[in-house]
Amino acid sequence: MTAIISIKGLEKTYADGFEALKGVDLDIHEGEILALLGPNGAGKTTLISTVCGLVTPSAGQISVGGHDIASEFRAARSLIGLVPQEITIEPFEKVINTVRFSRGLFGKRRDDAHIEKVLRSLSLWEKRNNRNQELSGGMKRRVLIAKALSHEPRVLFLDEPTAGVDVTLRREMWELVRQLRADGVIIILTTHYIEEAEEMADRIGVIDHGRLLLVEEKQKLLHQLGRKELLLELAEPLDEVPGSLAEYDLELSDDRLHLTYEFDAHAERTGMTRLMGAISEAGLSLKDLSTRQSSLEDVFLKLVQDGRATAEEGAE
Ligand SMILES: Nc1ncnc2c1ncn2[C@@H]1O[C@H](COP(=O)(O)OP(=O)(O)OP(=O)(O)O)[C@@H](O)[C@H]1O
Repeated sequence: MTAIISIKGLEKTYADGFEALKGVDLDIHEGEILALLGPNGAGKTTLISTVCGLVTPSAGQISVGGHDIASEFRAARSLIGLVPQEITIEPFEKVINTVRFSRGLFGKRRDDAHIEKVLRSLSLWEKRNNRNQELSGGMKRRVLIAKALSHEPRVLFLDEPTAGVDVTLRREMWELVRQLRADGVIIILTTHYIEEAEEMADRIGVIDHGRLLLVEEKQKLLHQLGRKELLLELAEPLDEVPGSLAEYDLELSDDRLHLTYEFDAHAERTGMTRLMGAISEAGLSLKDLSTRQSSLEDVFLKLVQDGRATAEEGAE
């Protein structure tokens, strides 16, 4: 797959000595929606800002469409649209002028047909002659997107597009992002909503403490997540798992009243029926049983915890 954006060994240490990015390598491909998932302060905005040339990296290389962001800034930047997290639009300006002006900033000639197309696709055409301050919060966010699309970028960065947005608007935003992708725009969005990454992304990158802990196809990730757990509640506490059940790799809880069996929900045979037979043969009686499927949230939390543990070990 062709990489439209290539990031290698990216580091950022701010003036106060804080290391916000600690060596990030990432390729972003044609036609994809990549979600960068990470907790507050993980480095998501810093990463986006360096790619957009708003923050100067301390080390590493970034190229966009084959143009180096440092030595060929204009060419690289013209391929990118950025929708910032905070609403930054001139309150007294008319919507249409705001968007036209953004296009002009990129040195593109006036193109009313394109501006109309963008405003219509964002359901802002009716409001084009309103001043920005007369718009609702959701509409203001859409003006930010219109600005970012005004110069026909190939890649659109959306920094937490749905932070603080209600459920309906969030769904609308997801629909819009899908539409943009269908129009051929490559999308990179940051979010701390796991649901958003799960809903939208083709690939998911997990970032924490300035490190990219994982980048994976969402489907693959969800497949790996297809691990299910069968939780067996015992009628009597058990001292240890009987040897006859060794092959099932059961985990006994600290209260000795629960056994956990992990299996692949996608597998043809889960081994559950055999396990139940073996349990009864071993003379164990069960009070209850339930199953539980690991979610993206479990994986995310585990990755972040493991990542932090590794970083701490490294620091010792
Ligand atoms: N100009 C700056 N000077 C010093 N530290 C900074 C600066 N900008 C950001 N940081 C620090 O870098 C870290 C990463 O910040 P960043 O905004 O990239 O995180 P984020 O993942 O986007 O977080 P959020 O989800 O809260 O927006 C934070 O600890 C932040 O305080």
